[in-house]
Amino acid sequence: MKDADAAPVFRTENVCKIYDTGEVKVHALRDVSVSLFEKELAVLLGPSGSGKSTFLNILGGLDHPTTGRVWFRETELTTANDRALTRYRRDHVGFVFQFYNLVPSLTARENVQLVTDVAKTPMPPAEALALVGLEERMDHFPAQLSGGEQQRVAIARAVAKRPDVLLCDEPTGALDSKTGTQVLETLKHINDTFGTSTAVITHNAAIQQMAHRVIRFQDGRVDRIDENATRVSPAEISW
Ligand SMILES: Nc1ncnc2c1ncn2[C@@H]1O[C@H](COP(=O)(O)OP(=O)(O)OP(=O)(O)O)[C@@H](O)[C@H]1O
Repeated sequence: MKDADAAPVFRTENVCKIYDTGEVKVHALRDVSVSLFEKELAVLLGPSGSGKSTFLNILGGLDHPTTGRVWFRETELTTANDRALTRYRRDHVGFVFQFYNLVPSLTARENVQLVTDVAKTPMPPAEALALVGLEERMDHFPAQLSGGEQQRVAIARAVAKRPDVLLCDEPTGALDSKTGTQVLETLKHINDTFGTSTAVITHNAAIQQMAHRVIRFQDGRVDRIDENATRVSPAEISW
């Protein structure tokens, strides 16, 4: 997807993040300068503690770098105040986390509706749930759904507000390979259908094959970026 004319959706310049816990300073990110492009699906790979989540949280406006600059399209996030960052998250970003964070007392449809009620131009909850293959399960509660189905509800919730970017932190981390594959197929489907720029963090190296580009983290740095000449769909990846 990185055509010669592809525009960056995110750009970072010398981003450093130091967690100062008093006794020790942890350098979570060291001089990360990288772009993610419009419409691409990027996989962020790297060992535990290499800085992937910190990086994704900064892109999503959930955390601030210690130094360095970050842009979402033309907007600099690093100079935005908390109110502007809240607006940015609400209007532009869909998050998917390892644990689905669904409200147990609400049905799948109602969980999605929590977001569509406050979004600017949402799709109807039923449409979002159909997109992730759960049209038959809309009125079920989370406890009546498998882990993979719950994660797909979480994806429907993230996508229903028609975000520009989808940031996914270990979306298959709690799932077996079969349900994990369904979740990854869902993310690919959304990227293919809407061109939603998508970043997926994983520990699982096999998953990199579904990406347009693979960004490898090591010790808080971007160690290497590879573009996949041929992509493999999640259903054909064995892991
Ligand atoms: N709130 C925090 N306070 C102190 N240190 C932190 C905090 N959050 C993250 N870290 C540290 O920053 C480093 C990078 O963490 P991060 O979670 O970004 O890595 P990761 O690559 O996403 O790891 P994992 O794959 O295990 O989630 C780690 O050493 C971690 O312990």
